[in-house]
Amino acid sequence: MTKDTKVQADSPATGAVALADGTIFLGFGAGATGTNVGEICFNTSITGYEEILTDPSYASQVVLFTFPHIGNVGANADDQEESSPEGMKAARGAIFREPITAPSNFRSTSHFDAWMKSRGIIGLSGVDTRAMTRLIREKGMQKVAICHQPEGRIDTDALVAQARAWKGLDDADLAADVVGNATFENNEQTWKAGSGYGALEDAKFHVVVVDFGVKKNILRNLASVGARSTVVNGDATAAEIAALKPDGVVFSNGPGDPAATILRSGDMIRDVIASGTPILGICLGHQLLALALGAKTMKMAQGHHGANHPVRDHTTGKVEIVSMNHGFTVDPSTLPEGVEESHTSLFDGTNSGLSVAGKPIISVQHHPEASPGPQDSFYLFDRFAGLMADHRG
Ligand SMILES: NC(=O)CC[C@H](N)C(=O)O
Repeated sequence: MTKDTKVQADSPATGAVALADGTIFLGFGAGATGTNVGEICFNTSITGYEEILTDPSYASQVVLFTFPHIGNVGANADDQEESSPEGMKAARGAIFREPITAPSNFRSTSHFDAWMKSRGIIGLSGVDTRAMTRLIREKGMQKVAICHQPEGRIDTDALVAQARAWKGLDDADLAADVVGNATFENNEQTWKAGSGYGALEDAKFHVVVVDFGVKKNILRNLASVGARSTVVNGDATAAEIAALKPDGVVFSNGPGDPAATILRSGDMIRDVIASGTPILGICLGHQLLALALGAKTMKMAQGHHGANHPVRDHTTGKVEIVSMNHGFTVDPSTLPEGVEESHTSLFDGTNSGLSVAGKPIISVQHHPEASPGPQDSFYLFDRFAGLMADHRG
């Protein structure tokens, strides 16, 4: 169905998305019924819809898939990226060009439609996703309301009003909402065809992962380079972290505005930096590290959401194709003395990593754990393991 601002009484529409600028797209509802509000972003990945929709970093967002066929590999429990039940509060909506494809894959345990319903994700198909993507490119990521309403007339005015009334992502510390309180451990390694997930037996390192919405594949990649992890809530203090005697500390990915989350985690991060323990920051963790070091972050117009982004690693000069999911970015002009840009996006020159002179600290804006996406950046976990080995001496 096409873009329309008037709903005919006899419209077959069972779903719609209303943008805060007043644009309405009518289509066919899928997944959960009802209405959700969030910020719309487009994701250009051609695989990995389940990992995307279960990445807690997408909390309060509605994901528009530019790839038209979604649902062909169904859904399964292994591909869910959230690490705790709270992480299920990830994406609020998903938009596709075509109706959901029937599952055809040996790993599938449920139909994608039923799976979305079970997680409260509202789906919408039959919309012009190219037009919607162009709109976001022109006007930036916007507040939206998405509805799936099988019966009756859709009140599009009310939807626009709901989109406009939502407070948005700016200044929102959403990381607190998607993380459980319980500390937990991980020894599970990355998935391999034939053998599935291996288990780390003789750990070489112990890493404390500070959880702001951590993706499972970060923990699995750590295990694959010999590091067992203990995952602690983002409210942990530096003393609590030190008491676990870690060889390294990871600040995880997560949703929301880093400038809001730093207000409660800044002291802890600065104390961990001062302790000299090796640090790896990923996405939100990278942004928080930059803020703690004195740099600034800012909102992007359309953000980076996809699995085909080229990034240059300044350490080796090599270009890697990476997975990205961020709507905020570190302003490289604000990096203080001694903090250097280690990686740069080749799409738009934005910052994609930093290192700190004389300290065992690395961090990246992109997702070295992939899930979904290319595995070019797995080397960063080895680099982190190298920092931990050197630090131990
Ligand atoms: N994936 C992430 O950790 C996202 C970080 C942050 N919420 C952003 O959108 O920029």
